[in-house]
Amino acid sequence: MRGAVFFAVPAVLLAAAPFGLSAFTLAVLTLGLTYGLFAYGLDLAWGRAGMLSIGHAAFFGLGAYAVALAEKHQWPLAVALLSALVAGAMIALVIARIGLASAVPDAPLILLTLGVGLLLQKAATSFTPVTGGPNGLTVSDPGVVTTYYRTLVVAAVVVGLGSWLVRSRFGAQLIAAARNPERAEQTGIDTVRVRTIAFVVSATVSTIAGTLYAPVAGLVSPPVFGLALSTSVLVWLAVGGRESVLGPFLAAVVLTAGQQLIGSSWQSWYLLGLAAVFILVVQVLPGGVAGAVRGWLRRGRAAVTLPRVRHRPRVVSATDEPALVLQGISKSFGPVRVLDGVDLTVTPGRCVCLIGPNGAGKSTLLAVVAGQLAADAGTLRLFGRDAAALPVHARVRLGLGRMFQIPSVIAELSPADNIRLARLGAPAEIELPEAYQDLAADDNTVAGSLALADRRRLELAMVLSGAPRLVLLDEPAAGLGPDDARRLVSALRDVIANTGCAMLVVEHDMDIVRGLADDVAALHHGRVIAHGSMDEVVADAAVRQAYLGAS
Ligand SMILES: Nc1ncnc2c1ncn2[C@@H]1O[C@H](COP(=O)(O)OP(=O)(O)OP(=O)(O)O)[C@@H](O)[C@H]1O
Repeated sequence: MRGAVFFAVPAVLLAAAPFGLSAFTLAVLTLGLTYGLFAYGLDLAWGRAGMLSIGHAAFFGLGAYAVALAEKHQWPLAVALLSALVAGAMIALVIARIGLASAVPDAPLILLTLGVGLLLQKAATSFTPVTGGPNGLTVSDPGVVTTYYRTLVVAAVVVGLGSWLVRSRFGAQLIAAARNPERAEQTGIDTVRVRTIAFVVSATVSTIAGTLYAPVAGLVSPPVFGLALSTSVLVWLAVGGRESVLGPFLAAVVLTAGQQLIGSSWQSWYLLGLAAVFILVVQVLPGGVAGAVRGWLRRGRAAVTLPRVRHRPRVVSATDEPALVLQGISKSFGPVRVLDGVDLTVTPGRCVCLIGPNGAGKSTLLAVVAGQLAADAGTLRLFGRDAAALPVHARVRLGLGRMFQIPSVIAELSPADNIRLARLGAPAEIELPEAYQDLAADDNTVAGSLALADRRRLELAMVLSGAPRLVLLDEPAAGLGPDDARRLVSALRDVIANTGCAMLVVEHDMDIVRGLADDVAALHHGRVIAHGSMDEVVADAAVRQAYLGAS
């Protein structure tokens, strides 16, 4: 209801604007709206997908030039617009793919977006017969009121579609993928795909904004691709606030009006003032104006909420095969062979604890099973399927769940939203054990503020909510007091008894191992040197030699 009022008031004011504003003011408002749509487009990349682009004017410029070129050369407008949209989307696709392939996507994203913008600016400057060179091309305006309403309607439709997208299942996946790709992959989300789509949509919206800009500006010249516009839109978005609709529009309109009214005669003072506002906002209101308002409205609660979307179970085929079969798994880091031909089988309903001295290769083995590291040699089968080449999220969709040594949850969401996220694509709706139900009902705190033991409980609740058939746990009791550790062991045994899922647990604490393990496998120098019951493994001479230091 409150959201509807939030949007209804500006919608009515905007619809009535031509009746109360002078032609000049209306033109400034129209320009502000095109810039607002541009900032809204950038928000899909920077705000929603966490992909910083400092050359987004490349896409805006493509749209503007499409309109100008069509008019100058009398090309069919629809073909020109479609070409610009397809070109922008293809460029964005390539940039996103290259950026997200890097362990630190920000650096390649910044360089590539910047590079493409400069390249297009150079092209627009050089091909004078086609583009008009440095002077650019003029674009006719059908009249200030017509242009205003056209801009308003297109912006409203684009924002409507964008809002639908961010409230959909895709939007929920994007929230997780942008904030914690590691945990998002562990809930079965293909984070590269989701963020790539967001970046392409962002570029498309910015291209559309550029097509609206051309008749408003009346002239399209090479700086439309330039760094000045790209940084301006970053400032509008930072000031207005990311992950918001009104914030970027409001900031773009106000700052564009400021630029038009003050900037022309007081250019350097205006720029100085803008820089001061930007620094102030970054320091004092890191979420921008919209972030500050949201924080005030949701005092104490998570500022980000997961859209409510229906649970759509994925189909997992039943099998009698073991949950996990490893044969001859090897992995080296440079010259160091960390895993050296590991053979291991984990069957449903059993918990295998992996023990071994520090540096034996236990965590590396879990990372290979989870898909975070690729083995150099050997076979890896999950539930009967060759899974060696599958990415993390695909293994999760087969039924793998994972807890990390340092609990990994979506810190900005409430505990309940974290669990809702984990349930989104689970093959079955799981009733969480009693001990976890408080978290599933907790919408009033932020997961990042939970104590370590509660974050660990939340992570386990998320893993269980995915209805896994094999759970990997890396030192699940690390950092827990004896009572919490006992509760954890009993909860894990209950899960195995109730769901029949298998577990592979790395653990140093022998009391925990005794309470948890059906079988124990001892790893030493990357090889399984003993596998059997706890008593058998502890009594094994090689294990005592390697692990316990006894003769
Ligand atoms: N990414 C990496 N690059 C280079 N070496 C690595 C990498 N990851 C692990 N290692 C090395 O591989 C060896 C095995 O590490 P791993 O963390 O798997 O052992 P672990 O048995 O889990 O040890 P711990 O019980 O101390 O956690 C160590 O010598 C470690 O330094």
